[in-house]
Amino acid sequence: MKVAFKEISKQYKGKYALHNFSAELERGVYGLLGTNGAGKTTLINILVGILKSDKGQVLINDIDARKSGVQFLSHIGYLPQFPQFYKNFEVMDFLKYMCLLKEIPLQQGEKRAKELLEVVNLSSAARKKIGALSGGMRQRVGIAQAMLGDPDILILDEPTAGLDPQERIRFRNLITKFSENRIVLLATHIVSDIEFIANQVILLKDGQLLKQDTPQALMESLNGKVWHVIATDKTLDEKLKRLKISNMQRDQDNILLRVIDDEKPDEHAASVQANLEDVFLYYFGEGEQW
Ligand SMILES: Nc1ncnc2c1ncn2[C@@H]1O[C@H](COP(=O)(O)OP(=O)(O)OP(=O)(O)O)[C@@H](O)[C@H]1O
Repeated sequence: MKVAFKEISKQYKGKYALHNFSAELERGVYGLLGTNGAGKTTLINILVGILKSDKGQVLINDIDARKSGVQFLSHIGYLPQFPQFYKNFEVMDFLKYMCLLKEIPLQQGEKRAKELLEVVNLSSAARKKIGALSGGMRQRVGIAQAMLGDPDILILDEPTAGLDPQERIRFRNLITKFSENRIVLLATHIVSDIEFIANQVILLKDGQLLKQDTPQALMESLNGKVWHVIATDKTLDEKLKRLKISNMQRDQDNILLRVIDDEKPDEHAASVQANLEDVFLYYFGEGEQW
């Protein structure tokens, strides 16, 4: 499977939501990372055919997705950012209904639905009404329905919204397993959702592709730009005004600052290894106000 975005642009009222965006996806987990309003949902909506781009093409296995009609949708599983459910549906009935829409033979679909409820830890809720579930449980129903039919391309828009830490971990493991021989595109502004599972990270800023690379390479590109600086209560204000800070930790008398800077920010600053949060702050942070 291969998905290629070719110079996609989309404007709303004269303002670009996406501007000449190009990227290629082959198998693996792709983290689409950007701040609020970066254009992630717009890109996904164009990919799944909900939205038309003003310019550019989406190619799936080198075929224009729009020209291949609804047929290409059989390859796609999709969890929207704000999934809507019929609240009176029981969970299992909803999944069976989704099997019908996806043209999955019912017997096979029901078996898979049961397995998926198990993996998203919702077996005991199979006969509960969706309206009676918590937000995180509903989100997991959404994840299960997206995986029904074992699509070649799984697209998840902010999938961990409302999940507690344990369920986030379960979700990450599930995606890693599922991604074998498939494409998973996961849009988020939460770095930890993708830090450990993405094979590639796509950084999207103001509708434009900033970078596409492995998490490792992105972190290495920040070598010599992440520092530990020690502040005291007296010197803290001055440092907070002057420096781009990704973390602060108090340690008895001192405060350890994690600083992003192209130059050594302080005489005693020590260079440290970057993590993906540092990468995010380096490219997206406008200088925090404290
Ligand atoms: N229907 C619309 N009408 C007008 N402007 C829109 C519309 N949809 C999106 N936009 C604008 O397009 C830009 C990109 O929005 P988009 O929802 O794609 O961003 P996002 O990266 O998904 O953000 P978030 O993380 O907040 O969901 C934003 O400036 C947004 O205000």
